[in-house]
Amino acid sequence: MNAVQQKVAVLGGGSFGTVIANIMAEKGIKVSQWMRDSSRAEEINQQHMNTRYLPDYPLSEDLWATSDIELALKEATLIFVSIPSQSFRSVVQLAKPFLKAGQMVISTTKGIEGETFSLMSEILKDELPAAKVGVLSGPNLAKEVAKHQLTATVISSDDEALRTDVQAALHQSYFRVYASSDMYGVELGGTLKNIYAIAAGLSAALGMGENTKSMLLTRSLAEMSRFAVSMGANPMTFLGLAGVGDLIVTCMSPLSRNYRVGYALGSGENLEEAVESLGEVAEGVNTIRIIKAKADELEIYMPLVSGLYEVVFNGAHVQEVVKALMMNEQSSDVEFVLPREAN
Ligand SMILES: NC(=O)c1ccc[n+]([C@@H]2O[C@H](COP(=O)([O-])OP(=O)(O)OC[C@H]3O[C@@H](n4cnc5c(N)ncnc54)[C@H](O)[C@@H]3O)[C@@H](O)[C@H]2O)c1
Ligand SMILES: O=P(O)(O)OC[C@H](O)CO
Repeated sequence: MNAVQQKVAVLGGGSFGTVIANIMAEKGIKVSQWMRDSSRAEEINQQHMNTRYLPDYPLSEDLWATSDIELALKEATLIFVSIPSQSFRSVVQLAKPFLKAGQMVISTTKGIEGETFSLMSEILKDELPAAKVGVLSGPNLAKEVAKHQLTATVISSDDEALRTDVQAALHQSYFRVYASSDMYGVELGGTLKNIYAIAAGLSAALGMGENTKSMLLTRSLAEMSRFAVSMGANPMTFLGLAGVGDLIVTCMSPLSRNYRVGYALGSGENLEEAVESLGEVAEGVNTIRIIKAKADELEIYMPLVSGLYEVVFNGAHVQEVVKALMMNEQSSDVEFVLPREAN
């Protein structure tokens, strides 16, 4: 089907759901965006604005929003789910009665379900066994996309038709969509980088230098790819937009909510205050806890996650944790070249 003939539904009324829906509405695709708040849907339909999440950005007059999920999903062939990980499964369950076999369902969510250690693609496969599943992830700060800053993302799926349909639906003069078949790696890249963005925000607030930032970013990449490879991902994925690309943007931009939580912690706020003052979802906070538990269980070496966990949840002093990290045993730079055990 030609991209403009598609009917697309986006589930989620937050910043990312809105920009994704808006990209497609701007190019003439019929899009319905579902959100639970009917007054916000009305605001999008009447004022063409989402003032709660994207206050400064006018939206396409062709973007249509509704709080009726059945209506939103009617005749949709492509469905994007842009709901924080903690509510992702419940929203998919709400949508389930209105979905048909063979529909393409794509997660844009960068988090893990704690109780089951499921990534969002796994929840989709679990809840919708007859759907074709994909994951959209990359360096995509919603506010920059809304501003039409030149941006690239990754669509990952085993299903080639899904990849090409999503590329066709989202491609714009300011938005490029690259393809991948390593769904697990792409999804883990987007999820894990949130942890290191908190560490980067914290180190920025403490005035750490450029050498330090570079070390932190590169060792974060080493740690996240080590974890992902242990879970079955392809290490090469971490060289792409969904790996190092997303790590860079999230660790360097104050537009990142995870970075902002880290910055607030480094400025003396406690976790509760930092999350409260943000007022939006910062997936990394829960992800630290979930990954720490999994790394302990599988004995995966993750010193940055362990150190950050101590600072964020156990009130450890950052300087003490940093000192311990620096005094750790010497190690290999790129362990896919020189294995850590061989050093
Ligand atoms: N904002 C970005 O720059 C960006 C970019 C790429 C990916 N993401 C990812 O997209 C996901 C969503 O993020 P966001 O930025 O849109 O979040 P957000 O905080 O801006 O909005 C979350 C939305 O989800 C809705 N929601 C929460 N629980 C719900 C429930 N039970 N039922 C119905 N709606 C519910 C909220 O009402 C809100 O509209 C996150 O996993 C995030 O990591 C965000
Ligand atoms: O605002 P954050 O920290 O959730 O990051 C947003 C996107 O994931 C950046 O790609």
